[in-house]
Amino acid sequence: MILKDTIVALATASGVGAIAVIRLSGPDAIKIANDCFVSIKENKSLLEQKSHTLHLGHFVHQSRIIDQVLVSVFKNPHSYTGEDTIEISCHGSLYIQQEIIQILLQQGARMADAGEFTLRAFMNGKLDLSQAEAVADLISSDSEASHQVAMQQMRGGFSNEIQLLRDQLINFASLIELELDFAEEDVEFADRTEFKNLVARIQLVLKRLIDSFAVGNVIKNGIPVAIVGEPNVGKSTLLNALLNEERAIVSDIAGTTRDTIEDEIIIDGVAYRFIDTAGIRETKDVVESIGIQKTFEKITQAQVVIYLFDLSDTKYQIYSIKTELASIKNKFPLKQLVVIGNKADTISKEELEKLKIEIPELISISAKSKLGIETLTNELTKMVNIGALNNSDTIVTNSRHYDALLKALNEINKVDEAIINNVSSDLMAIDIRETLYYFGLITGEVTNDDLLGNIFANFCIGK
Ligand SMILES: Nc1nc2c(c(=O)[nH]1)N(C=O)[C@@H](CNc1ccc(C(=O)N[C@@H](CCC(=O)O)C(=O)O)cc1)CN2
Ligand SMILES: Nc1nc2c(ncn2[C@@H]2O[C@H](COP(=O)(O)OP(=O)(O)OP(=O)(O)O)[C@@H](O)[C@H]2O)c(=O)[nH]1
Ligand SMILES: [K+]
Ligand SMILES: [Mg+2]
Repeated sequence: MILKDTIVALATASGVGAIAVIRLSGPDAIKIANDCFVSIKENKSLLEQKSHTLHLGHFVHQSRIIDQVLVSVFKNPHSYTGEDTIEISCHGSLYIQQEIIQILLQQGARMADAGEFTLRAFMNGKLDLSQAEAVADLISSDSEASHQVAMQQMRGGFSNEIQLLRDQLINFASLIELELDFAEEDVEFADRTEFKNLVARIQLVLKRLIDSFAVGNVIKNGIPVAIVGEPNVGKSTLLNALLNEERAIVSDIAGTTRDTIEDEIIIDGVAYRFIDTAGIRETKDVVESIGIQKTFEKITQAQVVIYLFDLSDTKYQIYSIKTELASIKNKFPLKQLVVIGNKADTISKEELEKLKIEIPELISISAKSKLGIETLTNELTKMVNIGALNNSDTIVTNSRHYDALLKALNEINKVDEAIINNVSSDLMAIDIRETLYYFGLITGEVTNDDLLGNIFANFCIGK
């Protein structure tokens, strides 16, 4: 890939703000900026400035002053992209931002593609692929946990772990490949015991990383929690209470919620996605029954199911609640289930105590008066216990990495078998190379334009 052109983009959020930052990167960045820059101090050329310096002046085009600006100079290779980079901090008017970008385009820059600054940083060896991907995760992180995992990955925790294994394995691969050159002499350059230990270590690390994806997924995407139960038990009221806003329509008409409603909140640093569903009952209403169908789909996708019933419902019997709970557990054995009796404001303490003997896991709340909500959220925190996230823990959050790790494990397992069965070096070498290939996919040592295109297309413009 040739990186000869100079790219430009707005680095800050599009819209009006106090200050906006426009970034230029590429061989002509400094010259292009200098052509539009008139320093406050006389005769100061940006071309002659040191890297990491800041300059006050006017952005001028054809003797028209567009704005007073601050310009930062970064000289290659000492910049985020590794190229010459200019940042122009202007006033945050939409007009000014657009004018400056238009003028820079006229002066020979080209509009950057999504993620192109980070792509260049990757191409110039400023960060590896998994670190570049973490930049996108960091920008979209919305909870303490997702922030921490992205930060750890961006700082290279994951890459270092993979890189270390890769280097050790390459070492053995070359020894084993050397044996091929001496095939007739039946020599072993690679100590088989040592090699077996390394393979075992790689298997262990890969398994741990693969297992961490379950947690990683939860951290990145939030934990889906479906709120289910019969019509009118107060599911939508509970959703509103959890979100602390009137998100869903509440009414005393059974069958109010037809389509599922979802929203996210952070509890103790972890994101939860609550899903309010249509109440489950027999119905002839076509729209309602589609909603109920959707409820079952949502239960399938959820990690936690909150089963809600109405404590005030005189017709309910402990027996029927227990039957329904048993049926949910039977249908969805892997889901974590929280049993909630709602409308606790309508029954006496004595009645409630009696009920709790029958259903020991019962949590009673009043969604309408927002009582007991914290007991519920505490229960969720206990359930999903993603453990105290350790700063140094590597957690895989990216399905591309997960995929590559699974394939690497599969290959290294073959190497393991080959050692056990005393398979010839040439065959073993093939499996080792395959393992190395999948390691390389993660860090970006092995790559292709399609892969890069896919990854960076998901970035925002200006990153
Ligand atoms: N204004 C601004 N803020 C920003 C960025 C940026 O590009 N511009 N970043 C972009 O995402 C992040 C910071 N990342 C950066 C990473 C490296 C370098 C850099 O200049 N590195 C040089 C020299 C370091 C030094 O000597 O101090 C280098 O790597 O050689 C700059 C920003 C977040 N904040
Ligand atoms: N007394 C009392 N009433 C409640 C409580 N929670 C909800 N309600 C009432 O119960 C009725 C039904 O509430 P919704 O939240 O619409 O119930 P739902 O389960 O979403 O109902 P559908 O969407 O129709 O399945 C409304 O009139 C609410 O005001 C509560 O804690 N106490
Ligand atoms: K209702
Ligand atoms: Mg509802």
